[in-house]
Formats: sequence, C-alpha cells, structure tokens
Amino acid sequence: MLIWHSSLSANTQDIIYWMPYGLAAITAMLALQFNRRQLIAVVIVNTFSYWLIASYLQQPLSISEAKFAFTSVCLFIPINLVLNQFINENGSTTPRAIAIYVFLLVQMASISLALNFFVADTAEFITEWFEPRPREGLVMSLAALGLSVVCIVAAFFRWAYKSTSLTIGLFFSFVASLFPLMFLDREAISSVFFTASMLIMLYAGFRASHELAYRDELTGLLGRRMLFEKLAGMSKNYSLAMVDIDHFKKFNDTYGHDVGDDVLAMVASKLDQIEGGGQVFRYGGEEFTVLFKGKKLDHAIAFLDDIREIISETPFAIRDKTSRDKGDKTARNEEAKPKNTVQITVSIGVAEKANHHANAEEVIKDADNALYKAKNKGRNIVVG
Ligand SMILES: Nc1nc2c(ncn2[C@@H]2O[C@H](COP(=O)(O)OP(=O)(O)OP(=O)(O)O)[C@@H](O)[C@H]2O)c(=O)[nH]1
Repeated sequence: MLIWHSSLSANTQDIIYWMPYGLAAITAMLALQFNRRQLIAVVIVNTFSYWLIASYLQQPLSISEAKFAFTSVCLFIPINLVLNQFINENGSTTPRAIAIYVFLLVQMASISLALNFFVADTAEFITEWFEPRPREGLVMSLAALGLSVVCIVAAFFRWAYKSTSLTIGLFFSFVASLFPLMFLDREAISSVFFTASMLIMLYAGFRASHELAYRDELTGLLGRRMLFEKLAGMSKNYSLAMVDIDHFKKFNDTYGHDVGDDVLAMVASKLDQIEGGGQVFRYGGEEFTVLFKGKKLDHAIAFLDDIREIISETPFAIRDKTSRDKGDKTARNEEAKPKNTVQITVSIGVAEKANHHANAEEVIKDADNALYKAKNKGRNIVVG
C-alpha cells in the first residue's frame, strides 16, 4: 500500500479529492463552448463513476452495497465510453446528443435506485459473474476485465481508423478511467486517474478547437497558416508539392462558383487520401500543398502520381444549378440526378528541400516553378 497520500496535509488531500470534479466542470464548459457531445459524455461518465467510487467504495467490497456499486461502475465505464467513441460527433445539443444524455441519465438513475432498494436481489448474480479480486493485486473481476479489454481493443481500432486529436484523447482518457477499477484498493487511485482522464480530455478538447481555427471551412483541410507553422519547425529533409486544378477558371465560368466549390471539396477529399506520409493543406484558391516530412523527391513523386491518376479517373457529376439555388428538399432530390459528368485533372509541381534553400518560401517557389512546367507540358502531370 502506498503511503504518499496519507502523508500529505489535509488541505492537499482535499484538493486531490476535488480535482476531478473541478476539471469535469472546466471540460464541460469547454465542450459546450465548442459544441462537442463526445466530451460532455466523457464528463458525465467520469463524474458519476468517480462519485460512485467516492461514496460507496470506501468500505470493504464484501459488503453487498459496495460490491454492487463496484460491478456497476465496471460495466458503466467501458460500455458507455466505447459507445461514445463509435457514435460520430455531430454537436452537443442535437437530438442525437440529447438521446445519449438521456440514455446515460437512465443508467445512472437505475444504478442509484438499485443501490438504495434492490441490492440484495442482485447480489447473487454479481457473486456468480463479477466476483472481485480474482487475482492477487487485481480488484476487477475477470468478466469485467474481459469486457474492458474488448472495449479497449475496439476503441483502439476506432482511433486507428479515424485519428484526430479527439479520438486519441478519447482512447487514452478511457484507458485512464479503467485503472482505478483494476487497482481500486491503492490509496487515492481514483482521484489520480480520474484527474488524469479529465486532463487528457481537456487537452484533446483544446487541441481539437485549436486545429479548428487552422482548418479551411470549404474543404476541411488544414490551411496555409498551419502549413507555415509546420514548415517553420522543419529545417531539412522534406519534399513539398504544389497542386493546382486545371482550367478551373473556365470551369467556374461555365458551371458557376457553387459547382466550382464542389469540385474543390472533391479534389481536397481525394488528395487527403494520399499515402506515403503526405499531409495536405489548402494553400489558397484552387491550389493545394502536400508536405512529405523526411521524404525524398522520388518517394513524393510516386505517391503524388497515384493520387493525380485517381483524381483524373473520378468522374465529377454536374448537378442542375437552378434547382440547387432553390435550396428546398424536393428540389435537392430532383437535382440529385446528375445531368452530366466531367473530368477533373490536376497538375503538380514538386521540390525537395536542399542546402541552397535558405527557407521554406524558396522550396515553395521551386515547387511553383515545377508546377508552371507541368502546366506548360499539357497539364494532368507531375513534374519534379
Ligand atoms: N469556386 C471557387 N473558385 C475559386 C476559389 N478560389 C479561387 N477560385 C477561382 O479559381 C480560378 C483560378 O484560375 P486561374 O488561376 O486563372 O487558372 P486556371 O483556370 O485554373 O487554369 P490553369 O491553372 O492554367 O490550368 C479563378 O477563376 C478563381 O476565381 C474558391 O474558393 N471557389
């Protein structure tokens, strides 16, 4: 047993005890400000679990009330946090978000009611399936541990599939929330790990909102400001490409600015699928930049050529402009039928950072010169 906590002053112990609640309040405010339901759900799950542990689990687990509270929290955390990660974010006050809050509230109310009225009835079931302390040092039952492992693996794949600051934060905060359950009898463990869990979410929330400020609204890509911030931190060994949509002015003039915007979004989403470590930015207008950190020119050219080919082979459907302007649902359904398709191509110029480049602007200039050559060569080509 650790002795560090009991050797602290009463004031410090109090601060440690209240820390998860304080951080939960700050995270909830940030989540509302930035319209993030996933953050709010984590706050609710963590706060309730911490309260349950602080209120009911400061007594031996052999007491049926404690055993019931412990089993409840062992199920409540993994099930809800993994579901939270899998249900896509679409705002903190949407009907879907409200349904999720209600779902959580119903569970919390049921656990609280059962704790006060029906503990004896459930004791047998708990003893059979979720008997705590199956191994020395481990408090969580094997069944709950198995469930947690399944949920962690699922959450990991979710993160790997869609890696953003928030999904990374959700994963690690989930792991932190499970630690107190495994090692419940360590001193102050729930305060420490729920504090860690909330700090991770707070950090992830800040990062996600910070990134939002750097994103281009139309394409969802990072913008030029972020590109220059990244380049400022890189002194050597990278390749950089400038990508420009061919004859875009003619396209805008023929089909209108709205259709032009759709083309920009389509090209951006295709470019964003580039492999080989390329990171895509909207440089401005109909120009994009792809940055290959630590990669040679040949490597970049190979992957850029693949993506150039994919874009040129993706037919772009032109929709009826008049119905689109009306904006109502029926008109949109009618317009959903493509009138015709056109081929969109891009030209790409690439440059690799070399000793003679004094700064990133000079590398961009070389990539721009290569792009100019690509246009002169007839477009739909990569020049390095
Ligand atoms: N729809 C739309 N058009 C944009 C946006 N930003 C820039 N443009 C248009 O992009 C066009 C750029 O055209 P140019 O640079 O002249 O070249 P281009 O027509 O692409 O021809 P090449 O580059 O020589 O193949 C201009 O008509 C701009 O108005 C935008 O956000 N949305």
